Amino acid sequence: MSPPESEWFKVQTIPNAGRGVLASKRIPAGTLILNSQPAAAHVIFRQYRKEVCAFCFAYDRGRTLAVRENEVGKVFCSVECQAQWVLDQGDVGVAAWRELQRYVMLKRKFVLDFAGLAPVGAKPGLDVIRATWRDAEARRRAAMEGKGGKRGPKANANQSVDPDILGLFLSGLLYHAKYPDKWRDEVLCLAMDEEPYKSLTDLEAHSNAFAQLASILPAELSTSLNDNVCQVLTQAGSHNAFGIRSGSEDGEEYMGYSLYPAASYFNHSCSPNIVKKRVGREWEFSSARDIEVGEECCITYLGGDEKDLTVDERRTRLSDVWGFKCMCTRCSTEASR
Ligand SMILES: C[S@@+](CC[C@H](N)C(=O)[O-])C[C@H]1O[C@@H](n2cnc3c(N)ncnc32)[C@H](O)[C@@H]1O
Repeated sequence: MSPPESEWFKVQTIPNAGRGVLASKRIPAGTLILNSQPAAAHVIFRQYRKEVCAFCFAYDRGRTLAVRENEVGKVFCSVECQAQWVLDQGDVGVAAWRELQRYVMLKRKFVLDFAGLAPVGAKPGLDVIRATWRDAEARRRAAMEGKGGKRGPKANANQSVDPDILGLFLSGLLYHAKYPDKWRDEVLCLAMDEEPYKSLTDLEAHSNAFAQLASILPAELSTSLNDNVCQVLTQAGSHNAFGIRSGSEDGEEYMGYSLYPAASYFNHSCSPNIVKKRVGREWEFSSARDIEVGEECCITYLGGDEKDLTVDERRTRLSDVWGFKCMCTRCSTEASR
């Protein structure tokens, strides 16, 4: 397993913050030090499905985009993006998105907007998480082997359907099937949150989505689907997701999120020295000022709000959203005053 390599930095253990990115030589201001490459998995939330280009994530102030592919439930900003998307997904991928879209349409009265719901009940612990996924995997195996389980839209009848989780899982599964080496060397290398579910409902939504996907995927893909792939996507997403927003940095609309393994080693700082910029479906990371050898290269996870917040406010927000206590130099200095 391998973190990204670069002429500008190396990934190393940082006290109190896991691994981080350290400058291996002096980085002049304005230097591009990393391009994220395309995401290993992503989701455009269902409410934005007609407004965000499925290939380059372009958004035109809420307008429905011109090129629509209803069979797969996607829109594109141009025929070029549509063609690129088809190429990128391959025949199996396009067939899988078609099945998924058909399933969501058939089950539309069971579609719930979980994103808009407040978490219900306590955050599930490891034992409950393991038991729930074990059960979902057993149901999948039974269905595959024809032992009482069903395949197709009649399987998992009356279960709620969450198209956002289904979409995230399918995009990650396609990446897993297409790039097994990158999955092993990059995705499995990420920091994982072993308890990523906000509530029991959230856990069930994820395990149900896995079972539903397993019941509808084309045979070429369903054989490589297992609960581990979906669990990894959720565990890694919790610690490493990048928001897909309408602006290039942190605009107003939160339209989805994605997982970029190579870009997931930047820790947060409340006085960041790296700026990130979304360029289409990739991110670029550049030095905001001169950075000396051995200095940690950090982005902000607070989208610029860190400038106006107190140390307590910053730490509370990072703890609520990301689940960690900020140990950056600015917070450590201000907290010790
Ligand atoms: C995107 S990952 C960054 C890379 C991560 N440190 C690793 O080892 O893979 C985000 C996680 O890093 C840790 N982290 C990032 N910034 C931090 C900070 N300022 N203080 C403490 N922990 C931090 C938190 O555990 C957070 O959930």
